[in-house]
Amino acid sequence: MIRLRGVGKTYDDGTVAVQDLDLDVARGELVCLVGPSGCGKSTTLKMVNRLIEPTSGTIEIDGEDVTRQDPVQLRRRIGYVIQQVGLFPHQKVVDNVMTVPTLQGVPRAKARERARDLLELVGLDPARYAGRYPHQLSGGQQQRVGVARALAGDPAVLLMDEPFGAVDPVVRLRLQDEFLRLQDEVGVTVVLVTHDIDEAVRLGDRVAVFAGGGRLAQFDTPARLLGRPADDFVAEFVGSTSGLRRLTVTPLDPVHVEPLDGVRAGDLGAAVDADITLGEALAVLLRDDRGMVGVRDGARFVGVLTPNGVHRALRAALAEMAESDSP
Ligand SMILES: Nc1ncnc2c1ncn2[C@@H]1O[C@H](COP(=O)(O)OP(=O)(O)OP(=O)(O)O)[C@@H](O)[C@H]1O
Repeated sequence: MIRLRGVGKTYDDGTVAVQDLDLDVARGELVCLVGPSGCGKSTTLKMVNRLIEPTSGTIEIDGEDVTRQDPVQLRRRIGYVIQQVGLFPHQKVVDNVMTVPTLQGVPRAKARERARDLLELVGLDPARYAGRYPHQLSGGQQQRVGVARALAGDPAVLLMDEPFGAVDPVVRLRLQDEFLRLQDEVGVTVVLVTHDIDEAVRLGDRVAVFAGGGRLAQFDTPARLLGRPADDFVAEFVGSTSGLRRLTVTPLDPVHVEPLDGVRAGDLGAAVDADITLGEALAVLLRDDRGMVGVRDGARFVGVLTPNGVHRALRAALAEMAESDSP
């Protein structure tokens, strides 16, 4: 869906923000760009919708070279969400969301209807919020309106620059979850910039780790990034807690579920679904504090998971990864 080849950006003052970047994003994929401050993430994103022109290389969307397209038309086909949200302060929420469809010539009544549907989709009751002005919303609600507005033009591609950066950690987690569900439902292709490696591995189908000067250090699935960092820079960037992060991307393997033999119903406490990640299972284990949780397959208990089971499962996942890597 998006293809960058040999893309570079040197600013007028000689700053090399991005160099020789190749990157492919598949249709419907969510790719996170992550890296330390100033490594060229935002510059890369803005080259895709031509807010910044590359100094070398080519960028294609759906097989078309973006530099051959009218930038204004291009930007109407690409949703763009930024941290500061950028809602029009003197327009009601519904009018903010209607901006692009109206520019595209969609009749107002239809655009309004669509805007209300989108507000619903991002979890804002239109009856309550459509008529408000942006300053009458919380930061998280404004962010949701920003997402609704970006989706209003039915974009094939959604670019997001630190979209959840301005809200507190609890709201951020909720917005991330909601966004994952939404993206699944809408199926839009997303490129999301973040400096937060936890956010990147949580959201990304694949994660591009940038080093300084827009050099792509590794482009991989979260599991491989955490399990097999390509070099010292990536290893350090994903950090000493990468084992813990690994938990959040490793599914529970039934092999590590222990049989119910000898377990009394009263010992079970909370239950988790068999298709959960180890991270989620561990969170329930810690919260419940009984040393084991029941594992359910539908309505049926299939066994129990203990902290030891989680540990074994994590070690097995790492070993499996190492094995699949050897020639
Ligand atoms: N207009 C500009 N003129 C000159 N240099 C610039 C310009 N815009 C950005 N840069 C430089 O280009 C480099 C990459 O900037 P960019 O904003 O792409 O980084 P980033 O990875 O998004 O950083 P952050 O996480 O801090 O937002 C930085 O060194 C920055 O100072």
